[in-house]
Amino acid sequence: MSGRTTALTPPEDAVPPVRHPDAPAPGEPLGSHYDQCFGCGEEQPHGLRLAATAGEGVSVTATFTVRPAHQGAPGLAHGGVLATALDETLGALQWLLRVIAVTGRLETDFVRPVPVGTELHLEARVTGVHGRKIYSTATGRIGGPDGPVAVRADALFIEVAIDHFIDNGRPEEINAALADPDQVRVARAFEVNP
Ligand SMILES: CCCCCCCC/C=C\CCCCCCCC(=O)SCCNC(=O)CCNC(=O)[C@H](O)C(C)(C)COP(=O)(O)OP(=O)(O)OC[C@H]1O[C@@H](n2cnc3c(N)ncnc32)[C@H](O)[C@@H]1OP(=O)(O)O
Repeated sequence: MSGRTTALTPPEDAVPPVRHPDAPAPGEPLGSHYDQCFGCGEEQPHGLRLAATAGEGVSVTATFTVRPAHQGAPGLAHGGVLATALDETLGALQWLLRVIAVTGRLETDFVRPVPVGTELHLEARVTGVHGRKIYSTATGRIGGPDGPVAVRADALFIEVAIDHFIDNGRPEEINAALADPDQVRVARAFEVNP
């Protein structure tokens, strides 16, 4: 046994998240962290093309329109696709903390079915930080920011160094990303010295 807790609420000695002084201003579009990302990449033909915007504090908003390719049941979004949209929105919080992190744990509540054609309005915020562990929560609402909640998630992201991607990714994509000046800029912007 690892002794690892599966709780997704920050422990008592967690600290409140701190918005990085160079974080994008509230209302600023965050853009994609990688053009081939299934969640947000503009060059990914199969992806969700989720577009996120910086919010106040350590929060983001995002929208995602459910297309026919995202169905599970006839006319309804697949649950895994909705979990991806939540995961990607939660991942975008890294722009505000200016750290690189990956999802360690993601717990999703599916509250309402989400029909094809729906514009899903997502909101995510960091609830606490404990060492490398970043606790966060997100909701997805149907039709608008005040629409009915369709999905919810709580997550634990774990801060990693850029080597996490270089050591574990396929050389083809890593080399292509390194050759893309935009991607290198993103990686440098995030660079951490653990
Ligand atoms: C050169 C090219 C340029 C590229 C530029 C790229 C820029 C990229 C920018 C931004 C990327 C954003 C991407 C967003 C996309 C959406 C987010 C995703 O879908 S990410 C993909 C899915 N997730 C994974 O693939 C993780 C796979 N898992 C792992 O790699 C490891 O398990 C990892 C890193 C998560 C942890 O491994 P450890 O060895 O580093 O650390 P340990 O010691 O195991 O954990 C640290 C602490 O966290 C807790 N922890 C870890 N996993 C946990 C879990 N599942 N549940 C509860 N606690 C957990 C542990 O108990 C420990 O806690 P205690 O410090 O002891 O208190």
